Amino acid sequence: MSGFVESLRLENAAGWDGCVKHRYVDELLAGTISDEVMGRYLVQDHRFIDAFVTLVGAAVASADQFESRLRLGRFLGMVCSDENDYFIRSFAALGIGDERHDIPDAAPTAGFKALMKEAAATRSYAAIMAVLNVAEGLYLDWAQRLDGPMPENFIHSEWIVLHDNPFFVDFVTFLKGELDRVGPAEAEVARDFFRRAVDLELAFFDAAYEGDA
Ligand SMILES: Cc1ncc(C[n+]2csc(CCO)c2C)c(N)n1
Repeated sequence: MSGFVESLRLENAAGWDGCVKHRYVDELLAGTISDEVMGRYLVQDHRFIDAFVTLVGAAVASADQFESRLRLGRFLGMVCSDENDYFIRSFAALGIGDERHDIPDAAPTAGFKALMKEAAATRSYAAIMAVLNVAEGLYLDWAQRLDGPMPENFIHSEWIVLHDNPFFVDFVTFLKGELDRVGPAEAEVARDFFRRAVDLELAFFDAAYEGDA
């Protein structure tokens, strides 16, 4: 397949594959990831989701057509309901209480929050689509690597299913189409945000294994 998004993916193949084949993904799909690593990851990722919701809100505001706004709005509803619920249930199951609010942002979390804020502030639909294509496309790619049995622990299985289900597959296809449509007119801006997002995704997975994150 050729196209703008495909070219960005190829330019960032090393970082993209580094995420999809990351130790975090291997251990999650195998159901062997430790509670400590998964808990550390989820505490940071819940912060990411907060900024992410802001970014999707900016996408709703900057989209150039009603049909796109509707798709983004439906997706935003899912993240704010089902996905947020998953975090709350997982924190309870892992015994992670309110003390999680005292844990500082790891460097990649802070970096991602800044990148998403910056993309939202550009009010450029192309810049926002570049970040969303990485954040969503990359998660679909790793989730689709599952070829063994689904892990039994709901914290693992639901996290996989959230990123590989028909609604999500369809949404990632939509995001690709949007960036292929609006990206070429703002190619350098889109390329820059895409590359920085891939680098941060890799650092985000790495941070889950750094004890003092
Ligand atoms: C660092 C980081 N990057 C990307 C995602 C992926 N993601 C964020 S919200 C959402 C919507 C559907 O689950 C998806 C796929 C993540 N969780 N954490």
